Amino acid sequence: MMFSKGITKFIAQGCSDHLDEETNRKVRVINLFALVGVCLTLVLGLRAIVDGNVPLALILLVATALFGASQRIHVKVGGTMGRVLSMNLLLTCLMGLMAVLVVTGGNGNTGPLWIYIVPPVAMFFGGFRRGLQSNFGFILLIALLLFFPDERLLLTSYSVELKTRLIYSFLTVTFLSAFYEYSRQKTFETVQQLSERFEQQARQDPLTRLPNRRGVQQYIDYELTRMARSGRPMTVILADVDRFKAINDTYGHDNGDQILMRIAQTFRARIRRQDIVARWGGEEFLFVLPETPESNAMILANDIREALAQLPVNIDGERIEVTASFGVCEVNADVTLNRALSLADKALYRAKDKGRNRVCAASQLDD
Ligand SMILES: Nc1nc2c(ncn2[C@@H]2O[C@H](COP(=O)(O)OP(=O)(O)OP(=O)(O)O)[C@@H](O)[C@H]2O)c(=O)[nH]1
Repeated sequence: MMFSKGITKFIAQGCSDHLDEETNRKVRVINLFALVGVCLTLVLGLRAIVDGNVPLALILLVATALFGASQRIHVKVGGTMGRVLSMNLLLTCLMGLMAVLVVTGGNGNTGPLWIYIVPPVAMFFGGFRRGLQSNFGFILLIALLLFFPDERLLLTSYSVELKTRLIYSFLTVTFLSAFYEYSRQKTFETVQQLSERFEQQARQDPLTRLPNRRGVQQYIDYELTRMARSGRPMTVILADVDRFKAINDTYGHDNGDQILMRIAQTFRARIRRQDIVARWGGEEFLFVLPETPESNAMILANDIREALAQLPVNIDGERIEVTASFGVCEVNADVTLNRALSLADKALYRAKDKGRNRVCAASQLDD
């Protein structure tokens, strides 16, 4: 239990919530690969010592140190730089070991069989393009070792058939790995684009294209933090279209939708760049005005109200009048956002009570 917990912790070293899923996955594979590399080369290195094969033991123990170092590098250096260094060191170490196996022949001349580990690992660490480059570089080196005149770069001997088949089969595995990596990257990009689109759609009202409640919440959180720093108040305005049920009943739901779209356009056109207007509910809209006291927001709300009342809305050749009522409330050190929303709602219904098509401030509620 303790052991498996330790391994899990080791494999997660360097992962972070700030990194995307793909990068965290790479970090885990670096850790896992380094761990397997250290264990394998250490065991084989110790066995080589016992067998009295000092050169092999030396090579394997140097590899153990390099595998271990590559894991420490990305943890200590961190960032893209640390990860790239680690991956390059791991890959170089792996390729070096494979080249040694080819040169020496390994156990019973079966050493070259291990080179097929290289293509998938190179693709995973380097991605499609760099993976292909690394694999071609590696196979060129192997070809040089194998086909050097009189096998002078080898400590063993292979048949020509084995050498050529080794190169062909390595290239086949490289292309298959490249194809797999390419499809994986494309699928990953598509999934990422789709998830970004869904995320955006989840924050936007499909009819008016304004942010919905969820979308505006993010903006409000940001503005509240800014307000806490600057100490300047912001103001919220709730607007509700007047007698919209009657409009729907008279002109139909589709025309009602068109009118809501026109209203949204009008609202959006009247606010500053730093302000936001969102669809808060059916025919209800929320304006958030950063660094704006209630008095200034009242002026803006009246401006918007007038613009809407004068908006030419024609349905089936008939000009209809669309108005809205507004409730305004300042958010400041004494009034929290939730309190301000509730007061703005009360002010809005005061505006409705007073005959609609008007603006009412929360500060006037006691009047
Ligand atoms: N066409 C359309 N209508 C909607 C939409 N969302 C809400 N509504 C309608 O808006 C109307 C709101 O009606 P009420 O809440 O009774 O208020 P009202 O008729 O606007 O009257 P007051 O608010 O008192 O001025 C309802 O008939 C809803 O069906 C929408 O997306 N499209």
